[in-house]
Amino acid sequence: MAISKMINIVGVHAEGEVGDVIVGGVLDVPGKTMFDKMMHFWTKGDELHAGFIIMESEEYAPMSGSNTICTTTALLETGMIKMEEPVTTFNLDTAAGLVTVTADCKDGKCKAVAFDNVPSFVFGLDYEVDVPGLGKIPVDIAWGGMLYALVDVSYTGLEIKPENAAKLVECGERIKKAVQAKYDPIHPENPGIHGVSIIVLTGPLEDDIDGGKKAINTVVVSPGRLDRSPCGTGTCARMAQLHARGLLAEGQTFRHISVTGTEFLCKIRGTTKVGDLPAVLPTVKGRAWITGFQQVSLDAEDPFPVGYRVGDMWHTPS
Ligand SMILES: O=C(O)[C@H]1NCC[C@@H]1O
Repeated sequence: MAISKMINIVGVHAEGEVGDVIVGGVLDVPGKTMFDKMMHFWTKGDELHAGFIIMESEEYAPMSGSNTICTTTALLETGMIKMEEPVTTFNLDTAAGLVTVTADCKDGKCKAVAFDNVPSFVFGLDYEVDVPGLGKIPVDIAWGGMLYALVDVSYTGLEIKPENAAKLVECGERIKKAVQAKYDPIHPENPGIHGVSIIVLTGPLEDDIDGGKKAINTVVVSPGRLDRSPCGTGTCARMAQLHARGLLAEGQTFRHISVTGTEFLCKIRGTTKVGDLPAVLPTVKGRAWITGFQQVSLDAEDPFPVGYRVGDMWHTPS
């Protein structure tokens, strides 16, 4: 989609003098006071860096890969960030830290987005959890921008296929509760981030073309759905786990495949440490498409101003 700028305006006039009031479509302007903000426009122009906060159904996620790709595509294709062809690079600020995005752009379209995620690392491998119905199974716990438990899908007795989605979700939520009851990992640099909130069910690791590796996976997002994408933060946790197990080397490509058959192309671009823990620097590349422009409103008389839950697809609230 080739829209070079999209700003939301409420058109108003006061005694005949028009004042178009901009109410959306402009990024936050740096500066403590309104004077500082005005001077920022005067001196630096209105090209701004963006930040975003991720709202999942049940939590605010510090970082999200699919949402990073969606946000980058929306910012570029609506002109909120100026698109440069063939490549546009900028930083996105997230609650997990700064993420650099590199977008391949052609004819006004953002074709693909690669993001350099925050350092990702393993808290521990082969923790044992007793999951009702599955028995004692090993799980790995890793950070990839969200805090994951990774479980070999074979322990569920299920294959990663769309027709198994409801059963995979149900197993994943059961595993999550068992992990949460026994372990409370704390991010070494931000104690505000702790506890496993999301599950990767991992498929077998296979050789890919050009010496790379590939695998299918599915991520169970609470309160109960499968990620339709290969899951960016889950992919980073998976790369940290594979690296810790000596199964994925720095620079080697990793093609991660989702339950819907879509793919992220990834690699570890280096290593580092987070606190005392060895960490990898993961890069993930994927694509996004704009599907619509919406305005959401709330009727002042709506009896459900903050929504409601019924325990069918959303399970019973705990
Ligand atoms: O790609 C990701 O990281 C996300 N997808 C949905 C759940 C995660 O936030």
